Amino acid sequence: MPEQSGKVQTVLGLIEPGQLGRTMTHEHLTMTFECSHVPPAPGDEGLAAAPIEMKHLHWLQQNPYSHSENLLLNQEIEAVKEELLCYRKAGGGSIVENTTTGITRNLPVLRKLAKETGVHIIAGAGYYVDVTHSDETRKMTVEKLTDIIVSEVLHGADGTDIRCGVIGEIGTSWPITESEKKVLRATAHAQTQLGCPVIIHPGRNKAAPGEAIRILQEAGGNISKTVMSHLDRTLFDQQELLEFAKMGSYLEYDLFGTEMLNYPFNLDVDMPSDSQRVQALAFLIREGYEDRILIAHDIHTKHRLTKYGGHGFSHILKNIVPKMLSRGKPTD
Ligand SMILES: CC(=O)NCCS(=O)(=O)O
Repeated sequence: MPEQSGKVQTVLGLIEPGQLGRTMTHEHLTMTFECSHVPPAPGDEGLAAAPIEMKHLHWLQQNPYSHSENLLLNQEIEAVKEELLCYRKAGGGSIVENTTTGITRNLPVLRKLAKETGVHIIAGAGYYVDVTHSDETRKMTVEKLTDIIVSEVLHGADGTDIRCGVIGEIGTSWPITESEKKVLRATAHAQTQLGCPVIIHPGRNKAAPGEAIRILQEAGGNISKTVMSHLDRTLFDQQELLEFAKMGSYLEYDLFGTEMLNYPFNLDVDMPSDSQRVQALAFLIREGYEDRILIAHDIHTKHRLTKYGGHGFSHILKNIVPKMLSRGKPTD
């Protein structure tokens, strides 16, 4: 891809890497997450159907996936625009928008937000997890899927001329389904043609990140230009984390701001606090992985926007970076 080579492809066109500024590598600005709805606990049906109000915020923070309206981030374009303006004021430059086919990618909205806020937005090509694959997607060959992903980057996606700049987030479940394996192989083939970065959403099991990387590797993917997302809810044991890090992908802690006692998608998971995330990063830095770490908030529901009492897109810049600086270098 000679035109794009060495550049960053945003929804408004190509920029130099030096223009990116501080970048959140895993966010959503508009999407729907109905595919992950969790039925409310008996007795909570009223809360789950009630409008979002201050008095319900704690319940919502603990049960974000049980409130149907909370899963419709696509209804909050104005609030997201305000947030992006604050993000710029806080020193933010760019956002990688990870919404792929299956969770309502909206490229015209991303282009509008980029124009109106000055934040560089990089859109994601490809497909989310199996439950969102259409019958048509399931029937496609790896070659057809590859062509579509390549076209989303080279020509534009969803019937528009707006081009994606990365592949992902590519969704995988646990165990990885046959349809997801095809998409992973197509992702690797598209990456070989394009040379662009890939972002993977792993299933909620400690074996999931390694298995996804193995499939990409076998299909010829460039692991050094691949991001493994959501490690903060997936890999907890330090030795297992180091084993995974050795495979060579970027290591992404992208759920900053999420504090939840019972993680409904895997009740065995103890979702870490932000302090624990910072400690995990300090560990990786001590082990020599400073250049392989990426961080973000992965905002994908309404309640995490400041409009609804959430932490917003500036939480890392305003709160996490000062916390890290107060801890000093891990070797100090
Ligand atoms: C949009 C998305 O996939 N976010 C990740 C949610 S999860 O609970 O960490 O899988």
